[in-house]
Amino acid sequence: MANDVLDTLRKDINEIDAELLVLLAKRRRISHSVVEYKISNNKPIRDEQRELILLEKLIAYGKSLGLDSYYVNNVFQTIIEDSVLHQQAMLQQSLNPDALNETNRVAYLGGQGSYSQLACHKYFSRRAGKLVELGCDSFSKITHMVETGQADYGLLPIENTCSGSINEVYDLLQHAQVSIVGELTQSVEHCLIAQPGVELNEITKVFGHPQPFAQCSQFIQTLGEMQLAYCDSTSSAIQEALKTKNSAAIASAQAGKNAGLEVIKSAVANQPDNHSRFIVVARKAMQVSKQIPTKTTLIMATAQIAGALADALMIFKQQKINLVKLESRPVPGNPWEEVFYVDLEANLAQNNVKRALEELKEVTEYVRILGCYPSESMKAVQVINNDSLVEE
Ligand SMILES: C=C(O[C@@H]1C=C(C(=O)O)C=C[C@H]1O)C(=O)O
Repeated sequence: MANDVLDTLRKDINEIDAELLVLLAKRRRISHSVVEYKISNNKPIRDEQRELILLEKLIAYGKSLGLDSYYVNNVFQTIIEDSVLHQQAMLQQSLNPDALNETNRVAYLGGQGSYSQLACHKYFSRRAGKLVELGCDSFSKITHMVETGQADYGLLPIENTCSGSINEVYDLLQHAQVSIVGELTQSVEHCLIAQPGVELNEITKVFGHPQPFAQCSQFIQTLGEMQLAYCDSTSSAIQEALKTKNSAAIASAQAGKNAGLEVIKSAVANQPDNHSRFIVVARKAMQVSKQIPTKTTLIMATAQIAGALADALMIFKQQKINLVKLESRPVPGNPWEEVFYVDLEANLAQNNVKRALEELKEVTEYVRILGCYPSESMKAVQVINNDSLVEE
């Protein structure tokens, strides 16, 4: 194919992509108007029935145009997720006008290229206010910045699909004077990156944060005698890899590219589907609309007697509250004593949740609400079992 033919075809693709963007922006504007209607009419933000009908229709129409169902389904699940999360953010901002800042000063781990920075951009891109980034070198610095008013928000990774709960963050939440006001999930695609042209066999030292090392433990084992150097963030690991040719870092491909590094090996995490869940903390708690799927996180200590934890958990069952995560951590200074962190699908404004908390006080030694916040772990509606998704 002559070059000019390829150029013409690519020009056509560029034009179509630009048109798609114009339409996506138009769809988002309409979705913003829908939220205004939902606010005035007290309707839930998410309408799964409408999503299902929409997806089924689109899949059928896509088929008639020669597009396969999985493709249409994936594209529109992404579009709908964006629409719902934007609506949630708008509703939350209208409900908490005090929290509307001209600037959002956000403390997070690392700097340029850290996964926390990606998560920070993702979360605040949906919110009004100019983002002011405050990169920190430790998790405790992040909560300290929020507690002392040097930052409006802090962003902390709390769990990862490969390495599990991030204990350091859980422990910090025991005493930090902050409230959880949001959450988000960020995909984490670890790569081994180094200076351009360097081959894997030339690398003698790999830099990384302990979390990525844990999430890539199987790949690290294949490196044999390789020297591992722990850094306080992925951004510092990148800085180290920039210093010498024989060094590499575990980071995202994009972060490496921004720093002028190249990917030696991609997809080095233990599981291909690697995601981290982050929490957003602020000094003051926020109100969450009942129109939004909500989570409440609390910390509790039960007596050291048989059945004490079971009694506490039974309350959630009786009040029909879904428990989505239970984590236990030791109490510093009190050997063999544990505190429990509980994530509930619950809003503090609901009467059954208020009742559960009252009853919980009776059967536990200590309870504290860490936060009530909009859930952003959005479960996609399942058209997958529908016949329309099965290709004939
Ligand atoms: C836009 C709406 O809000 C949400 C987003 C949808 C979408 O983007 O298509 C569909 C249903 C709702 O979950 C709506 O209710 O129509």
